[in-house]
Amino acid sequence: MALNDCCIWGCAKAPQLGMANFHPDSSRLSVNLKQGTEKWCKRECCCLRAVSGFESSGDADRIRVQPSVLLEGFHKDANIINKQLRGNDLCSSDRSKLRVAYKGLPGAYGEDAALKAYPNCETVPCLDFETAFKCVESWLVDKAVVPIESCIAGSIHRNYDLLIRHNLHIVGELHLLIKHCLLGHKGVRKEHLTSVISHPQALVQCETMLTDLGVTNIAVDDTAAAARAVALDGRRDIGAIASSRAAQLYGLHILAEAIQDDDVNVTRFLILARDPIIPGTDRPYKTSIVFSLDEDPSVLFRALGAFALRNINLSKIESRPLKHCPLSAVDDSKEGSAESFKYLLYIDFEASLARAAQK
Ligand SMILES: O=C(O)C(=O)C[C@]1(C(=O)O)C=C[C@@H](O)C=C1
Repeated sequence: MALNDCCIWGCAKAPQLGMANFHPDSSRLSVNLKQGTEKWCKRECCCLRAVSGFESSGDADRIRVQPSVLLEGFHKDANIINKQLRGNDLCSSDRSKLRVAYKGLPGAYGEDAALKAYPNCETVPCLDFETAFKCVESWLVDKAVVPIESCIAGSIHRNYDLLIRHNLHIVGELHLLIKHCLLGHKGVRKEHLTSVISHPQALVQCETMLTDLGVTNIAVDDTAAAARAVALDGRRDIGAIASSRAAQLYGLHILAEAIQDDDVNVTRFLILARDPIIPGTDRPYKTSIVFSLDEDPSVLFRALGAFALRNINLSKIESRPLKHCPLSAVDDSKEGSAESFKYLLYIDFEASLARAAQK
């Protein structure tokens, strides 16, 4: 793996701490920290993100670091986030504020969603969605805000799978209008670009413009990471798709605005918490359930009919593979059987569980 020019990032208050280079031959990492951050880094674990010049995915947890190196280790687990949060504390985090985890760097849409849901909250950036889930479970934060579907690009399957694996409750949802911008260095015109970096969902949402420009698409973990990669790299032929807030945060210029395929580009985010809300009948409620079905020709019809008979609107149906369900051995003569494909059905319906309890 060749991984160079990593950016070291720490807590929200000190997101960018310096640069690092990984030397595959010696498995060593050389680190150049920004002045003033060295002490902080020695005390707290930081996370590494590949921002440019990487050939493989460059996941931080795959880098083996010698113990002698300043930084202690790189894992995607809650302990590290714990340390990051303690880092936040060192940076005078206000403990009276609600803490809300989101995936990505400061300036990602997840952070916009967290601030829309809780305007005075302290937003806590996480390496990935699973870390955001774990942070809530382990009481490191109060809530997590994660995207579940885009009206242009569709469902975010990873979060459907994580909902099943973690013991959290959906306590709310919000719709965020996403206005993507094409970002680049000062003086660059969009016609100068040869590559554009962004989150895969954002690349899909702006497919028409990207095809017209004839650029190479490069996928990274989140839109803010894309903006920061372009800012740090310095190459003038690479652009990023991200928000106008990310442009401001990372000192980039907006080359084009509202570049998504469809003016109406909404992403639905879920708000997750350790405790459920008590459903009432005072206002419209939505309920999410997940189940699997036995094999029977009429079983899906009957399951959905239960809602139709009660005049309950279904707002979303999603199916995901039932993982950890051993695949039946299939010999070639049978060409695969239905047994090999079992599903979980996720249904959102527009009714409160309190209503069911009244019946
Ligand atoms: O990359 C980001 O900024 C995110 O918050 C992630 C994400 C997503 O996962 O769908 C959120 C909203 C946009 O649809 C694009 C990307």
